[in-house]
Amino acid sequence: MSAALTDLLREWMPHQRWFGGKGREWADVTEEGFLLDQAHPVLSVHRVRVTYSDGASETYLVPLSWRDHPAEELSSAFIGPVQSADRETYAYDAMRDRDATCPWLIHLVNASTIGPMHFHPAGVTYIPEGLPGDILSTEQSNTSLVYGQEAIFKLFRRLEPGLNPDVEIHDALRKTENPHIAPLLGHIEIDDPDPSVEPATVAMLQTFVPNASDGWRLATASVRDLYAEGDLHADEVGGDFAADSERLGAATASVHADMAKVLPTEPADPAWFAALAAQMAARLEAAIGVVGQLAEYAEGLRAIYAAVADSAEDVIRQRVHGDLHLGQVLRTATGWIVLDFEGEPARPLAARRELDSPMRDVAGMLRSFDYAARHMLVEQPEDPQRAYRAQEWAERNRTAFCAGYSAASGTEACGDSPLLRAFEADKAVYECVYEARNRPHWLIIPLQSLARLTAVG
Ligand SMILES: Nc1ncnc2c1ncn2[C@@H]1O[C@H](COP(=O)(O)OP(=O)(O)O)[C@@H](O)[C@H]1O
Ligand SMILES: O=P(O)(O)O[C@H]1O[C@H](CO)[C@@H](O[C@H]2O[C@H](CO)[C@@H](O)[C@H](O)[C@H]2O)[C@H](O)[C@H]1O
Repeated sequence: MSAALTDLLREWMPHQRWFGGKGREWADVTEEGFLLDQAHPVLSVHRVRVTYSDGASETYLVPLSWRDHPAEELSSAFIGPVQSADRETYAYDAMRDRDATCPWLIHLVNASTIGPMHFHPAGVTYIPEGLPGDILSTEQSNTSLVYGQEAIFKLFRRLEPGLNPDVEIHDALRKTENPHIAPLLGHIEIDDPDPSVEPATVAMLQTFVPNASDGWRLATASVRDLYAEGDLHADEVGGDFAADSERLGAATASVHADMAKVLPTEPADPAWFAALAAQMAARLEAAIGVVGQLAEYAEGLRAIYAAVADSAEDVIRQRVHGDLHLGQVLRTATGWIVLDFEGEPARPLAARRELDSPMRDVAGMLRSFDYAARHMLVEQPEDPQRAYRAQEWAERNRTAFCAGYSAASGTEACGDSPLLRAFEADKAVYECVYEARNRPHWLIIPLQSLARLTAVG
């Protein structure tokens, strides 16, 4: 079966949204399958190792469901026929096959071990094991299934050794009962074929937050209201977002405080500041290789980073979110929920688990206010009035977020800090690379921010 299956995967995987090796030439592919369920339909999980022609390799997790006859209602999930010793069977993308979604939860409830896969329920939690799961349409580098309005199952497609920070942080936060996170219900790991290598995290199950809107949608609705009334200020039009930004600042501070209680912390020393400045400078050099326009701001950016190397700020390092933005927070009827503690997807897992300043997350959210304010200007011709309004909206919400964060944390969160400025600049450099690769028409947003950041004294 395998030879034919690997041929099929070679055809199918490059077209999947979650596949990170698009455009790279495959030199080799191997797969190893494990049976998760034997009936209605058969469900198997495959560890697929792709080696590229440059010698690099990546390992992906591919769940497949199997039918004896083609299922017309599943045409969008169809992968192809596979010839086994005595017959032909039909392979489907199991994440899009509703009938194949129950075994994940059943195995979590039973704390099963299947081959190298270990299912870990999170303590005494309710797992809605009888419900089928529906794929979330916003599938990106991971694939999520929503079970009723009760639980959300996130499959981490690319396997990396080590506990995924999203699981690690949610697990640690369980004992804090923090109201601003969605509780962890369980997770799945897979042993590496090499016993000296740490297991990889396959998936996590989390409480689903019903009837919520994400922060990006709410913030951009507010900006739209403002643009519709070009001569009114942000506090004079409907849909002002500042009160929510303030609450979001307070929620972020509350999550940070609890992370510092249950996970390691350490005072920052001069060596840390120097290493951070060096990392930021190195990221800039690499980014210039991808986005040539960054060279124009390089001198100003190097000066911003140099100020960090000499910083004597009082910083307690701790675990942080790592990629906080408006798309990662949900507004419920009662407040904000922070999601997805995986960190920046482009960074290696070990780097994403390092202790850091919580100001990295504050900077991430400030960058997001900037994005929300300006993304609609990208489509518009030169419009000084709206550009002025955008600046006003970003500043108003930045001030409100910082006020909420400062009040809840008892610190002066967004004073004149070289560190915060450097985090904002570094995030904007990361965004330039992200936009160049994913949404080139939005590259102008972080580039213009860098022009402003480097223009200040
Ligand atoms: N616990 C949850 N409750 C409700 N919706 C959720 C939950 N977790 C994630 N989502 C929805 O799924 C989207 C993607 O989730 P996220 O954890 O950010 O995955 P990814 O790592 O693929 O970006 C979120 O933007 C949100 O809309
Ligand atoms: O949510 P992900 O972990 O996939 O984060 C990645 O994609 C984000 C885009 O969805 C990207 O965020 C950037 O665009 C946002 C608007 O779409 C904006 O609010 C953020 O401030 C901006 O950084 C994120 O950087 C990337 O890691």
